[in-house]
Amino acid sequence: MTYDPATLGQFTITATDGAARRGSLVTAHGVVQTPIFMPVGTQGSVKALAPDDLDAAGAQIILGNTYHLYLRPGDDLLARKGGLHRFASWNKPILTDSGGFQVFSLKDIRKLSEDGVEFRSHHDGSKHFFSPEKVMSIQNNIGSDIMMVLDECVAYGADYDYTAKSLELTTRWARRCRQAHPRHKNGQLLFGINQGGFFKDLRERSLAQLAEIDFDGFAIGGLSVGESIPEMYDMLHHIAPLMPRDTPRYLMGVGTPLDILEGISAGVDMFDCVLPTRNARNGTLYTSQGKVNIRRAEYREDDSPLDPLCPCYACRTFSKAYLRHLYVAQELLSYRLNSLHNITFFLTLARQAREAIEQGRFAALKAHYQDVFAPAKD
Ligand SMILES: CNc1nc2c(CC[C@H]3O[C@@H](OC)[C@H](OC)[C@@H]3O)c3nc(N)[nH]c(=O)c3cc2[nH]1
Ligand SMILES: [Zn+2]
Repeated sequence: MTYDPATLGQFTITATDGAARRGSLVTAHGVVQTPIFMPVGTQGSVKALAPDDLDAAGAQIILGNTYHLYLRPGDDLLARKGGLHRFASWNKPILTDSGGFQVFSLKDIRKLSEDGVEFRSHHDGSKHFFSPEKVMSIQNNIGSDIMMVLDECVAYGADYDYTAKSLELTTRWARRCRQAHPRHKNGQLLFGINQGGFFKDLRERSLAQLAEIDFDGFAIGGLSVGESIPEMYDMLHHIAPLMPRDTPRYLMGVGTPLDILEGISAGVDMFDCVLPTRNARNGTLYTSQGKVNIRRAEYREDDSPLDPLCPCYACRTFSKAYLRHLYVAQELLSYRLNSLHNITFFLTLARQAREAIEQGRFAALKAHYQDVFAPAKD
């Protein structure tokens, strides 16, 4: 890849509308327009979709996951194959999460220490150890454009003392990650991850500590971990405006269309979530008229497209009746068409948000979708 070291990592805000920001981030594999939705490709593929589908849907950047790729196919193999971009034939930006979340969700099979975390593979039970340095070297081998530090995502409901201790460890790990990955080495950016659970003072402490380290961006971790929507929004609106203004803000693992619009209104720039592809596989489709459960009998003879306003191949080519048939018949094509549509919907939502911020009408866009996705009035 060829990039200009002078502009690498540059984040430029070109418009604002309230706290919402319209910007762009320079990475080694291209410029990312924000606010942005990032399709999740945990094992190096966005499930059921190929790079040309993602291109057609307007994807600018996808996610990979250190934990999964380290276990299979192995970061050493990826290095031998020239990195994940070449291996997966995806020549646009990739962000890799550190695996912190995965390892900490493997509750009973992991041991935490100052040096890192020991865990057992969910494939074969073999023992492994992630230190901050190890996680940096894995992401170097993957070759992602944006790397995440190793952090502890504390469980929802963790008490104050545990959360306070944990954020200090996460900060010490963040410093070690920075030490292990010199600024922009191999053209790879590095983001810090804010923790502190649902305690506002601890969130501010974590942020103050991380802001002293030279990161290219900052993520909000530890949300969307089982808390209620009001709890998530309350913390989001508290911490996002306190994050550095001139670097990207990334809300990890979030979320529904309304969560993403809420995050943008709080000043967040980047989002990732498995919802579009995961819900595609269970027939829950997001459309400009609201959610559609394609398996419902009412669509059995429905000749209309899934979403008349959607430009995707599924909506241009097939009827609801056919999409419902594929789902009920458990045809593999159902996964592909439903995933293509849902990913297109989330990417279109992000594009509409970018345009609305440029034109000073973001609040109206958010209100419109709050109507579209309002819980069904029974
Ligand atoms: C869903 N809610 C949620 N996701 C979260 C993720 C990404 C999960 C990662 O797992 C894979 O998706 C399942 C993705 O990996 C590509 C994603 O990045 C987090 N990652 C880190 N490092 N720290 C966190 O505090 C954290 C919190 C989350 N909350
Ligand atoms: Zn569509």
